[in-house]
Amino acid sequence: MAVGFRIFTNPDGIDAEIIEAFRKLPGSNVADCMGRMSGMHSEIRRVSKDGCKMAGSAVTVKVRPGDNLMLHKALDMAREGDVIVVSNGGDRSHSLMGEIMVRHAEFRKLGGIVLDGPVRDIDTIRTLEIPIYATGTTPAGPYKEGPGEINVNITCGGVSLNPGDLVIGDDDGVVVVPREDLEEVLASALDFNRKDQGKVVESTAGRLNRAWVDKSLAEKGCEYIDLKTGKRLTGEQDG
Ligand SMILES: O=C([O-])CC(=O)C(=O)O
Repeated sequence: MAVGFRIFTNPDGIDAEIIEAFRKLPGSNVADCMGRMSGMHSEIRRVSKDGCKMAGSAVTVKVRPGDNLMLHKALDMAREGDVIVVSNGGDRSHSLMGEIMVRHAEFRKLGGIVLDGPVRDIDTIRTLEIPIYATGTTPAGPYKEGPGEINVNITCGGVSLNPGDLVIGDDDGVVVVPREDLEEVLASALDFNRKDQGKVVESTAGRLNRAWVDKSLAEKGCEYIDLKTGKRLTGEQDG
């Protein structure tokens, strides 16, 4: 077997109803319901038009750093609504796609693309509604030699994911939900979101209970020192 140069086909899909329910939720609420550890790091930014919500089943691609042969293949293999997620070995020196590939992804009605690397042709990409996430831009183009793999476990933006996991994205960034946890995370994220909206109302009106901050500092033994006198104080202090 050509380990390192393989394409696995036919990953399980995700129920359309589950995908649509997640699409309506803020990614931050979903990530908070998974120990706050499943959000991709801040280098993975939306580079296409703001405001479009992404949700779809992952097609995972591991490319040789700076090479997009396997990404070209994944663009042809992915099903309507799928989200292609690419691991690029940390390379930032070569773009992994440009307008021609993005237009092809749009034509094939893919759900979005997440790249652990840069894009080019940003003038056009920033105007398009298909969700594209990347680490930045460079005019330097990709090589097309391989090797690489499709539909294997990868890490992108600091998060490990498998083919068929759910990938969601909004203007904050990208979150991965493992397929075996979908129903549990959806139930808790719906509940979390209801409570979060209540907190926003309270916070806007200046009624949010902040007592937990001083309680937590006291429990952790935080000290207060008067800047003018150098005197150490105990207990809760303002200013
Ligand atoms: O060279 C490539 O494969 C990527 C590219 O520029 C494009 O998609 O426009």
